[in-house]
Amino acid sequence: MALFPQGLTQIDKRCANAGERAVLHQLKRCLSDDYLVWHDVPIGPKARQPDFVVFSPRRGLLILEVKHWAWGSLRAYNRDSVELATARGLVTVAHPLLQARGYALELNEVLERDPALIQDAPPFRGKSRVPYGWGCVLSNVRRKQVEGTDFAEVFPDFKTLLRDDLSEELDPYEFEKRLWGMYAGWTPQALTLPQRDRVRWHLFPEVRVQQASLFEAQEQTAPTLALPDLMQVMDLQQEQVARTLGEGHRVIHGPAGSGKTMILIFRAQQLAAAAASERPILVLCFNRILAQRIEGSLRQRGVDERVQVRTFHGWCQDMVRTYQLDVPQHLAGDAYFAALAETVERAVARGLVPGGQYLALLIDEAHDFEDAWLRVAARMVDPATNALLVLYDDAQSIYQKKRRRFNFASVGIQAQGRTSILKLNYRNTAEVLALAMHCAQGLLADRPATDDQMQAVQPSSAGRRGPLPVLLQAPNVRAEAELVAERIAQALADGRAPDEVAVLFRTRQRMVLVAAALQRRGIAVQSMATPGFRAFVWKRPSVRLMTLHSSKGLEFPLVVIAGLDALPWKGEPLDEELRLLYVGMTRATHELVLSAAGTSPMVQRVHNSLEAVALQFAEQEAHV
Ligand SMILES: Nc1ncnc2c1ncn2[C@@H]1O[C@H](COP(=O)(O)OP(=O)(O)OP(=O)(O)O)[C@@H](O)[C@H]1O
Repeated sequence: MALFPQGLTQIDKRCANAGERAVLHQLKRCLSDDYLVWHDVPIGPKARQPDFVVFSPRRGLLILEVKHWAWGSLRAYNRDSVELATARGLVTVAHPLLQARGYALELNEVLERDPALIQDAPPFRGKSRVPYGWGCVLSNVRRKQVEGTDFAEVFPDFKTLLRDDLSEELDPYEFEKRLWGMYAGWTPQALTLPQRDRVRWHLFPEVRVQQASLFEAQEQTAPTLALPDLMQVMDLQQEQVARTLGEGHRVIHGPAGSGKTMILIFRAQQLAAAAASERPILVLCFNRILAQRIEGSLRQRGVDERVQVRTFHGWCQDMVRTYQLDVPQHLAGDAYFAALAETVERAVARGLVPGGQYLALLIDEAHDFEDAWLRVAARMVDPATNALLVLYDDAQSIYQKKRRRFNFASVGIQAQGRTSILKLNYRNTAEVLALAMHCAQGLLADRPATDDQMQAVQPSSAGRRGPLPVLLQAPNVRAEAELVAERIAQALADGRAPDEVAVLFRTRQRMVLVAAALQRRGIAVQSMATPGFRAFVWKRPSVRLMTLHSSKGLEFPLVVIAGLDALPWKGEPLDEELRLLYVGMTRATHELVLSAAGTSPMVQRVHNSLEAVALQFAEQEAHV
C-alpha cells in the first residue's frame, strides 16, 4: 500500500466530499508501497493546494484535481472553464485540468532549477529527471453518461478519470496504468533516495530540516537564494508523526537527537497558522537555554508571540504575577523553585489560576518534569481542543531526584493509542553515538512498555560518519586545562568558529582554569562560572563553558566534556551520572573530545568504551 504521510484516517476526515474519499480509497487499494500520497497540502513556493499529489521514485509526480460534479450540473464547458448549475445559480469555474496543469508546470519549473535533479544526457539534457503529470477526476460522472457527447474533446480520456475508474472491481494494475498515462514525461531511471528527498524538500518547505541556531535567534540573516548542496528533510516517519499530531493528547518518545524538538517546532508553527482563535499556544521546557533555542527557531519562521515559550518555572512566575499568588520570599535556590511550583500547583487545583487557558500546549523534554507539573500542564489546555503534545526520552531524564515508575494516565495524560516512537538519531556521527551508547550501557536497554508507561528507546544512527572521539588525560587540573585550551585553539586555527565550540563540566568550579587557559590564547569565552553570570549572549562570538545539565537540548559541532574525573559527583548514583554523561556526549554534531585530570573509575570506563568503539569501527572498515 502507498504511504500517506498525513495518515489515512486524518485524510479521510479532511476529504471535502465523497469524490475525494473515493479517490483516496482507490489510491490506497491500487498503489504499491513505493508511492507517497498527500492530500490537500500546500506545495511549492506559492503554497498551492492541489487535491492529491502522488509521487513515486519510478514514475515521478502526479497532480490530481477531483470534482464531484453531477453530470446534470455541467451546463457548458470549454478548454478553459466549466459552467455549473449550483444552488447559487450558474457559476463559472476554471477547468480542473487547467488548474492541475498549472500546479504541475509550476513544480516542474522549481525542480528544473535544482542542478542535482537535471538530466545530463540527451535527448532530455537540461530537463528535470522527475517525470510529472496531471489529471482530473470527475468522481460523480459515469462513462456511459458522456458517451456520444463532445465531453472527451474538453476532458481527454487519458487525462480524466471517471466514477467507473474508482470502482472496487477495477484491477489495481489497470488503475495504475491509467495514472501512468497522465504523465507528460518519462525517464527510464528511478530516482535515488537522496533525489526523492530533494523533491520533498522542494515540494514541502515545512518539512525542511533547518539547523536550529541559537545565534540566528538574535541576528536575522538575509535569506539566501542559492540552493544548499545538502537538502535535509524530515524522514518519512518524522513527517508522518509531525503531520498526524492532530488534536487530543499525543506522546512522542525518541532518543537524543531524533528530531523531537524539530517536530515540536513544526507543530507549533502549524497550530499558529491554523488557529482561528486568539488564545495563546504555550511551549514549556525545563531549561532556559533550550527555551531560548525554541523561541529563536519559532521567531525565525515568522511565528509571532501568540506562541509563548517558557521554562516551567518561568511560566510559574508569570502565574504568580498575574494572579497575585504568594510565594514564601525568604527562600532561595532550589527551595524557592520548589515553593514556586507548589504555589502554582495549589492555585490551579483551587481554581485561583483558571485551567484551559491555552489553545494548545507542547512540552519538550517532559522527562525532566515532575509528575505534579505534568498534571498542572494537562489542566491548562483548552478542553475543546485537548491539544497536548508531550516529548519524552527517559534516558535523558537528569533532574529527577528519585527514579519514578511513570504512568501517563496518573498525571492526566491520555497516551493510549496516541504514542509514536522515533528511533533514528540524526544529530550525532555514528562514532559519537556509538561511544555515548557504549558508556550508557544498561540505561538504554529497549524496554517493552505499554503506551501508558514511559519507554526506553535505543537510538540507531542515521549513519553520518566523523572522527572517533578522543580522551585527553592529564596529571592534574592545570595541565588538563592547558590540553583542552590547546585542542580548541587548534580547532579554531583549522577553521571552526568559536560559536561552534562548547566545553561542558560537571560543576562550575572546574570552568575557571579552562576559561583562563583559553583567554591566555586570545580566545573569547563566555563561562557560567563568571561571577554574576545570568545568561549567554548568543550574538557575541565565543567559546561557551557550561554545565552538563544546561547543555540539555542544545548541540554544537565540537563538544569537549572536561573534568571526567569529577563524575560521579559527591556520592551521586553512578547511573544518574552516566545519564548526564550521555546527554553531554549526544550534544556533539561532529567532534567529541573528553578530558580528565588523573584517573577514576569513570575515566577508566570511558577509556575502555573508547577502545571498544575504535575496534568496532576498525572491524567495520576491514569488512568494507
Ligand atoms: N530527518 C533529518 N535529517 C537530517 N537532520 C535531522 C533530521 N531530523 C533531525 N535532524 C537534526 O538532528 C538534530 C537533532 O534534532 P532535535 O534537536 O530536534 O532532536 P531531539 O530529539 O529534540 O534531541 P534531544 O532530545 O537530544 O535534545 C537537529 O540538528 C536536527 O536538525
